Amino acid sequence: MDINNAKSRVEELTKLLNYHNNLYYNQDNPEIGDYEYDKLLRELEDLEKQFPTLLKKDSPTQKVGGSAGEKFSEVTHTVQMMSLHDSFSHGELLDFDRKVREVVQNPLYVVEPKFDGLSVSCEYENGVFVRGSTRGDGFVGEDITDNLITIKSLPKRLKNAPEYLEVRGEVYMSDDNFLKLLKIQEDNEEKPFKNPRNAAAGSLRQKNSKITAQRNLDIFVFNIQQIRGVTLTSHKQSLDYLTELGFPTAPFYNRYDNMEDVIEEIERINNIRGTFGFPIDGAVVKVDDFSQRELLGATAKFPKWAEAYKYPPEEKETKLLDIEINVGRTGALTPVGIFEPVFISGTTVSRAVLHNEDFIKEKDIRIGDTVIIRKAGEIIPEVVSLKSHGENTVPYVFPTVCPSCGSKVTRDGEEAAIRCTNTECPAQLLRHLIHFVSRDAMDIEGLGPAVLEQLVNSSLVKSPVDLYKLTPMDVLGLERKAEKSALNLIDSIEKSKEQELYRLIFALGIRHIGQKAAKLLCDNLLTIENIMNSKVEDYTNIDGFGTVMAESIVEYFSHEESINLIKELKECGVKMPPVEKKSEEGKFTGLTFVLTGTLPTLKRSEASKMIENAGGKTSSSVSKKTSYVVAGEEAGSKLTKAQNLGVTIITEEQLLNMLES
Ligand SMILES: NC(=O)c1ccc[n+]([C@@H]2O[C@H](COP(=O)([O-])OP(=O)(O)OC[C@H]3O[C@@H](n4cnc5c(N)ncnc54)[C@H](O)[C@@H]3O)[C@@H](O)[C@H]2O)c1
Ligand SMILES: [Zn+2]
Repeated sequence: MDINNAKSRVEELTKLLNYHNNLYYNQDNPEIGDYEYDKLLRELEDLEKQFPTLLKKDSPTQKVGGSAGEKFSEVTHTVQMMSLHDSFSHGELLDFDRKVREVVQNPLYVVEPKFDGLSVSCEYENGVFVRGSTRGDGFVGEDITDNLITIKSLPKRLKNAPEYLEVRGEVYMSDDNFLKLLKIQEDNEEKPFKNPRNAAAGSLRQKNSKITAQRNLDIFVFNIQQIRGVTLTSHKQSLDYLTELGFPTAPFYNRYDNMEDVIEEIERINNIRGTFGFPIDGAVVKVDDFSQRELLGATAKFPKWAEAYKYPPEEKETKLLDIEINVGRTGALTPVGIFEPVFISGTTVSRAVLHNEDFIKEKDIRIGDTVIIRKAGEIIPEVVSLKSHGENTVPYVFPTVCPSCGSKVTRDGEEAAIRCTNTECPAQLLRHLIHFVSRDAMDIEGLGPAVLEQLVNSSLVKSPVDLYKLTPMDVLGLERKAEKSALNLIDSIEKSKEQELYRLIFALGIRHIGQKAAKLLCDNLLTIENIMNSKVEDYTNIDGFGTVMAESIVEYFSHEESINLIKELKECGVKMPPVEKKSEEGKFTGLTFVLTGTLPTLKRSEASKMIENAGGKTSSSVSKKTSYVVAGEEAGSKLTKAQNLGVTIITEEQLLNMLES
């Protein structure tokens, strides 16, 4: 490659990497896999090495992580939180070993799993947890103390603690908790997180620590950044010490005196990585001895005494035996591949999503073919590609009728999904009923999927209204229903008539209206009549309500069936109680504040808390709906925007006066 070609490729890669960095670090919503990303970064690194004049100071190869956002106040790290250099092959590990041995003699290496989550620092004064922060760009991170407090596995008080201690750890979401969260997001029709690492990052960087608490995050602590009062000389010793203090540390960290054993250990971890229950994306090799580390030093971005080894996503070949079509609540037909069972990333897999018709067509995947599957984000199995066609296989033809009810299916313009158009489709009805009675919706106990299926199959229930017409005799007629449980069931159906209005709105299963949106609707519009009869603008005026949601709700209530459903539910005694405007109004109820710049005395988190305690809301962006912008020193674009929009701008002092008056 000549320098001109190299230059344009460097520019291209820089743009691309910055684009993916933003999606990954600031929006917790990556478009490509980490392994793919790492490869792009490596390509840039190699070009910069080959053509040193092309290396720019702000190249993605020179920077760590994201930037501290505006949501939290800043924490300056006394000890820089560095990144790690990556290896992708055994040869590169041998290079690392060689470079280490050029500087120090007889190094011992510790090998540990590389947890895939979010890097944090936690500080303890006399054994008390006082502050926690994100890595940010390595120098300045975000204060997330309140959110870290919600993590049960992080000790808040240490016994026999040193005077001062700063540890570094990785906050992660366990496989189990990730799968639970996906289920909840699916029920609420929220956009699901792509993998456990994004779920952990998105959960930890929440303004409201109550949300963080619900996400059940965990932590592994893997390093001592600073310590006063105790002297340690090696990594292994410090991990043992951290374990003794009560920190969750890696379940194994072994020490070796040669690279061959290190590589063997790395491969051992790779082979069993799916069985851990927590996500990892590699292994880390570290020089054990602290005085040797000092001799080795660091670059601007990473220490020279450690090396990460990144595992490629595990892929396996298997035979596609069949394609099943599932019909969802909104009628979407989803193809699911059935395979000869294979063991991959720790579990045996025999089903995987095939996404949609286009996917199957593009890859020309046919029943009887050999395909390659992997676990996306190491958890959910998916088909990556076709390996080879089987003998006499024929292209797969997507059904033109619903496999459940036989009605015609349609595909709307751009949409990839194919839907069953029959509003009374039993498969859709069943999914719909399961949602209607679920815990976050009408919460009808004892009405599980199996019972609902029988009710649907016996035509006793054709819509949610029919649930309220069931008699004990109807229920007793079902398989395996004892008298007592039949009565209990009727009783809990009866009780659900009193449920709060937002539960009913959520239960209706309107597209894009999750539980949170349902609550917003009720808190702002108060009655079912208002909710049914408002215009798009009325909905979009609600803070937190977007156009897509507004249009979806208008669409829903434009159908006669929807109006009849509400009417009939009412006739059956479902109360739909109007929401009462909260009587204990705070001084700031109904007001929205935006904080910007550095305030003279208060941290932003403190100011937000004061506003919220007085019933006000805080938002991170200025709009016409903003009541006040509280501006401190070095306020930037938000201040300009407020001035342009004519939003009232106040100082911290004025804010405090308003609170006191
Ligand atoms: N998919 C995308 O679009 C995209 C975009 C940007 C970054 N990324 C990913 O983000 C990561 C970027 O980089 P990074 O700078 O954080 O590097 P990194 O994640 O590869 O390595 C450094 C991190 O490893 C963590 N770690 C976990 N276990 C550890 C252990 N036992 N010892 C030491 N450290 C441990 C530390 O918290 C440290 O911050 C890469 O995995 C990259 O693929 C992906
Ligand atoms: Zn159907």
